[in-house]
Amino acid sequence: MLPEKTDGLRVEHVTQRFGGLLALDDVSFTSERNRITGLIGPNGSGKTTMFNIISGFIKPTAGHIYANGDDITRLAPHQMAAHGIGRTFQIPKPFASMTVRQTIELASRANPKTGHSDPASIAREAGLGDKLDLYPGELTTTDLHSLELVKVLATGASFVLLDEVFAGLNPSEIEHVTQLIRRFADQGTSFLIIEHRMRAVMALCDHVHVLLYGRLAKSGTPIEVTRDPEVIEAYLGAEAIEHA
Ligand SMILES: Nc1ncnc2c1ncn2[C@@H]1O[C@H](COP(=O)(O)OP(=O)(O)OP(=O)(O)O)[C@@H](O)[C@H]1O
Repeated sequence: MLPEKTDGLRVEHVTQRFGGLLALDDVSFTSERNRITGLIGPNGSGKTTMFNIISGFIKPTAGHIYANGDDITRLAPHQMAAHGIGRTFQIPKPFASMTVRQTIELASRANPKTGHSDPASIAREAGLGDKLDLYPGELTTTDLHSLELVKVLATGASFVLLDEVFAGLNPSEIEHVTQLIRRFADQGTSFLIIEHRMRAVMALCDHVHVLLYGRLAKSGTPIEVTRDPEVIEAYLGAEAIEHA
């Protein structure tokens, strides 16, 4: 049966085997448009595998991915952009020999159909307005993370997968990137984020899906999932909740 045509991203009965290992086991969830959705779980629970499937790097053993109702499961990564899907990686990958301006202009040309017509304006919104002519080596850690986000948005992506954007950031840098994501979400960009820091998940996400051992264990608001006994037992631990 075909799923209902829904706005946003829909993961339907996705299973991924790597040889004898069941990395994802019949996982279904939705990530609605104009929302910030979290995908959390312990190491090895299948989060990165799910991101690789959604962004076309891996074809799942079974199941489907739908973007705004279109089946995108078998598309190659470069075809995902036409469906508005963009992705960041855990470690920012700036082009060392290109300025901020050159980087975002290149990203905006990656997909002529969707590319942002005024990429410098996104850079200005992200606080990089006075850094357009700087090279990555001249940027702060926060700027590099902001640039990573701007690069994806310049392609015209309306649905952005963020892979641990807060890794290695201090609290004030986390606050800056959080506000940036919020601002772009308020303007209509949807986000699906993998994040280990529960404090950031609580502050940022409207809705959260929890993977445990490749299985979808719980979906709900951040408060709901952090109160779930199975999630506490297998992932968070009582102490983590007290300090979240
Ligand atoms: N290409 C691969 N070949 C074989 N096994 C893999 C491959 N990719 C992932 N796995 C295995 O699949 C399981 C899920 O891994 P995955 O990286 O998706 O988890 P994760 O939740 O993202 O973990 P982390 O938080 O540590 O990044 C792990 O047991 C991992 O070793």
